[in-house]
Order: sequence, then structure tokens, then C-alpha cells
Amino acid sequence: MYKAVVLGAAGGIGQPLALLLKSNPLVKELALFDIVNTPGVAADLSHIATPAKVSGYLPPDDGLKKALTGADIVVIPAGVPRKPGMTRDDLFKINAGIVRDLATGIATAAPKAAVLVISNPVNSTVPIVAEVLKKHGVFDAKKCVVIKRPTLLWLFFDFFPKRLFGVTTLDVVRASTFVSEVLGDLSLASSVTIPVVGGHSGVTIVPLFSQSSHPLPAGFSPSDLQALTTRVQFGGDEVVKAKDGAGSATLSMAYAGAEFAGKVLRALNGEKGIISPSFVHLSCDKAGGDSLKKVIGKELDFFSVPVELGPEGVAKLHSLGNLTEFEQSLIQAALPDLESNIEKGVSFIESPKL
Ligand SMILES: NC(=O)C1=CN([C@@H]2O[C@H](COP(=O)(O)OP(=O)(O)OC[C@H]3O[C@@H](n4cnc5c(N)ncnc54)[C@H](O)[C@@H]3O)[C@@H](O)[C@H]2O)C=CC1
Ligand SMILES: O=C([O-])CC(=O)C(=O)O
Repeated sequence: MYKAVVLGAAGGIGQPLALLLKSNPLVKELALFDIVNTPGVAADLSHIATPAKVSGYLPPDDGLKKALTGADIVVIPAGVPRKPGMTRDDLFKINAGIVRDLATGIATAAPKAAVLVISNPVNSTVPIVAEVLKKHGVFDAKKCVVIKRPTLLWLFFDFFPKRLFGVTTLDVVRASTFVSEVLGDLSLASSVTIPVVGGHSGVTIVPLFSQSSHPLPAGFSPSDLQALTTRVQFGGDEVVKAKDGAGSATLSMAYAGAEFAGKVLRALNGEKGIISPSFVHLSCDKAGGDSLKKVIGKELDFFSVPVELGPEGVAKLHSLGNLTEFEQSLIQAALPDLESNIEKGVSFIESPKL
């Protein structure tokens, strides 16, 4: 039984996500932090007849530290959402600082927790968290090898970032749903699995439909495939447009976030063989990361890949499998944006000027 923490718990995603986590039998304690309203959200949830003990915290009186202390898993949906006409990258200006400050709290109060980042732009906020954790020397289990020579002291730091996850599950959920729609049977949606790799914005989202557990119908043309791919890549925009200024996906994101958090918790609890795509640091499994870099032909530090989860977080990175020519071209198209998004996050912590 584990302690789960939601940072940004009073928001559009935070509240339904907290509700779903309160219903997870592996959660024994649920701590909610936000800059507003968490006492009310916590009081409300605390009346639900499930085992998790709920508490709410605000910034005064070390609220962030109190919420995070003893955490096994921290989910971060804090920050502003898009309005029509904005890209996820437009959120960087506000969300980068929010995520940096929350990551600093995690580095000091919960350095061993699994950290699941929802706040956009995920392609940049995950590198921000990684850089903050590195700065504090807690980028997961740090191994320090000291080699002494007569005149020199060499220090090698190896970082094993096995517990940092960018949450890309909504892309996976959308791909499953849209394929079940194409197949004309929504009851299939929860059993259709499709790896979605790359990153989490526009063309960096790469669904691998050739590996769908449920093949697309015979006669599905290349232009149908292109349209389906575009729908997954820009599924977020569909919701932003429909909400017409009132924000972006919240309920489907809470569902996806709770699903991924549930998998991480089950793996922490010893269940084996759980695989889910996530945007992770590729050195968390050196062999897997190196072979992925060969496939994509680029030295990127982060990429969303099918991750096998384990008691320490990432157990193994799985390969991208056999890619069609079309999928290879999608991956190549994703690389320039991914590279610049990652670099933007890293340099925000290295030299924070906005
Ligand atoms: N990864 C993904 O697939 C998705 C990510 N998102 C992102 O999730 C984020 C949140 O979206 P919504 O919940 O719709 O926004 P929202 O505005 O409804 O909620 C955000 C919450 O964060 C809180 N907050 C702001 N600054 C904070 C701080 N310093 N510490 C703690 N809490 C703070 C706010 O008070 C608010 O309650 C956005 O950045 C959005 O783009 C949204 C959908 C999908
Ligand atoms: O589109 C947005 O801004 C929110 C998001 O990440 C998504 O729905 O995939």
C-alpha cells in the first residue's frame, strides 16, 4: 500500500485524477497539494468509502513538503492549460517555472518517489524535472564511484533515472478509442493496444498502427491511415477547440493519468510484465536506450517508448518493433521538434532566462 501525491490537485485534471486515485486499492494515503482549494477537495474525497486517507495542503506552513514527505508516487498536473490558437510550447513560459519549483520540492522531500509529469509541454517539462533532480544529486539512485590517483581525485557520477515518467497515456488511450471507432465497435476500445512513441505534441506523437493488437480493416487506404494518424497527433486540439476557451482535456486525461499511475503502482507492488509507453530518459536502460538511438538515428536523451515497469520504476525499454516506411517517416518528422523541446527544458534549468 502506497502514498500517492497529486500536485495541482484542485484543477480540471487534478480533481478527477484524485477521485480515481482515491478509488485505487493500492493507495493507502492520498495527499493533495495546490495553491488553492485543496482543503475542500480533500474533505469532499475523504467521505468516499475506500481505504485511502486523504489530506489537503496549501503553500503556507510548508504545505508542499508535508504533502510530499513519504510519497511513493507523485503525479503533477499543475499549470495552465491551452486555449484555442495556442501550442503546448506556448505554455512553457508559465509552466516551466511551476514545474521547476515543484520538482525542487520533490528533490528535497521525496527523492525516491516515482514522478509522473502531466503538465505541458511534456517534451520540455520532463527534462526540467530531470535537471532539477540532477542538480540536487537525486536523479534516482545515484551511484558515485571515486577513483583516487596520487595527484588527482576523479569523481564519476552515474545517474539511473528510472523513476521519472512523462505521461503520454492519453495518446495511447486516444489511439485505442479511435481504432475501435474505425472497427465500428467501441466495446473493443479498452482491449485495443497500440504503441504510441516519440513525444507529446503534434507531429512528435507517433502512433504505430502497424502494431495494433486489432488490425485496421482491409481496404483502409494510405490516406485513411494518414487521417487517423493526424487525429491522434492533434487529438488535444480537438478538445481545446470544442471547449472553446475553457481549457483542454481534463476528464480523459484524468482517466489516462490514473491508468498509468495504477500501472506504476502495480509494478512497484511486484506485478511483472506491465508495459506502457512513457516519455523517459533513455539512460534509464542503457542497452535499450542505445539501441533506440540507433533506430531513430539521433542522440536524444528523452523519447517515449514502450516501457516495462518494475519495482524500481523502469525495468526495461522495449524496442520500437518493425516499423513501416510510413512510421519511419513519422519518426524522422518528429525529431527536430523533440530535440528543440528537450533542449529548451534543459537550458531553462542550466540558465533560467525567459
Ligand atoms: N500530458 C497530457 O497528456 C496532458 C497534459 N495536460 C496539461 O495539464 C496541465 C493542467 O491542466 P488542467 O488541469 O486542465 O488545468 P487547470 O488550470 O484546470 O488546473 C491546474 C491546477 O494547477 C494549479 N497550480 C498552478 N500553479 C501551481 C503551483 N505552483 N503549485 C501547485 N499547483 C499549481 C492551479 O491552481 C490549478 O488548480 C496543463 O499544463 C495541461 O496542458 C492536459 C491534458 C493532457
Ligand atoms: O492539448 C492539450 O493542450 C492538452 C493535451 O496535452 C492533450 O489533450 O493531449
